Amino acid sequence: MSKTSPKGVALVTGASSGIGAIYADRLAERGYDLILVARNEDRLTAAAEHLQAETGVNVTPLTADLGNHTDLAKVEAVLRDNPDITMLVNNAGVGSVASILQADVDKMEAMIDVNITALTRLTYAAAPAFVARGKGAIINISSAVAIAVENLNGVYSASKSYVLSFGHSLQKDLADKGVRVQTVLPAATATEFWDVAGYAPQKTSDTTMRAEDLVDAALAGFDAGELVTIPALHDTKAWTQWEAERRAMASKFRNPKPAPHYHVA
Ligand SMILES: NC(=O)C1=CN([C@@H]2O[C@H](COP(=O)(O)OP(=O)(O)OC[C@H]3O[C@@H](n4cnc5c(N)ncnc54)[C@H](OP(=O)(O)O)[C@@H]3O)[C@@H](O)[C@H]2O)C=CC1
Ligand SMILES: CC(=O)[C@H](N)C(=O)O
Repeated sequence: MSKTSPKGVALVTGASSGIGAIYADRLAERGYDLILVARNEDRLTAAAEHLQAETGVNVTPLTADLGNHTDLAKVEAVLRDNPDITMLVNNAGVGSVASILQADVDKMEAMIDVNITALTRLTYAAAPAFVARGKGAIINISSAVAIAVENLNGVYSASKSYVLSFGHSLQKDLADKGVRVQTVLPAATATEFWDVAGYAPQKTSDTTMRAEDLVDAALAGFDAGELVTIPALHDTKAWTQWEAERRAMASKFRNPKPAPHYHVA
């Protein structure tokens, strides 16, 4: 294996298909060496061989089920112990379109394991290592349904709201430590996500974005220093106003008494 790239190594979860596979492609083009994580070993190996041949970067497939504690611990250890890692893309995720009356609660728990627990534990492994080195970047893939929470399955939307909130908090904690955190909110994107989620026709809807366009816009937002990137939102003021109002409200909770309209004596 040749020397590590000056850009360092990017570890991308969910790199066997869809958005994660495009991140892998674009980051390889940018000169990052890669560690690609997902369950499907054949796909990871094929992607690694292809990207290595096309771009000359080092690509290591790392097969892991992020819903399995032992596998997750293996990826956490890589993030903690490999000093060449400069970027973590927390992209792996699963969704559903089922309502609470249709959905299986065990599947919901498995979704939380990947969308929330794995993303959290991988971030907790990477952040101190990046801080110790004085540099690093964490890109967390949330969703437009973090805001438009009624659109899909409630556990999925709430898991993506978690990613958005966690990102705000990480940005505060890591702001002066040389570590960047970007939260990306894709809207409907043409990937296998929709087959797994239970609504395949969304892939070909004329409101659905190509994964390539989504990732190119997200990386343009990263380059521009955005904290939150919402590629499908053309009315960018809608986000900045909402976010400014949220932050302004934060200073209004410090009252020892309930608001007068609750009529608590
Ligand atoms: N497509 C869309 O419309 C949108 C997607 N998103 C988010 O984008 C992210 C990527 O999804 P997308 O590319 O669309 O969908 P895909 O289904 O194409 O990709 C999901 C990726 O996650 C991996 N993955 C799923 N479960 C696990 C697991 N238990 N352990 C390890 N890897 C796992 C899959 O690999 P494998 O099966 O090999 O394990 C695959 O590589 C997700 O977080 C999703 O919530 C957000 C908004 C919109
Ligand atoms: C599947 C998603 O998360 C997406 N943001 C959507 O808007 O449908």
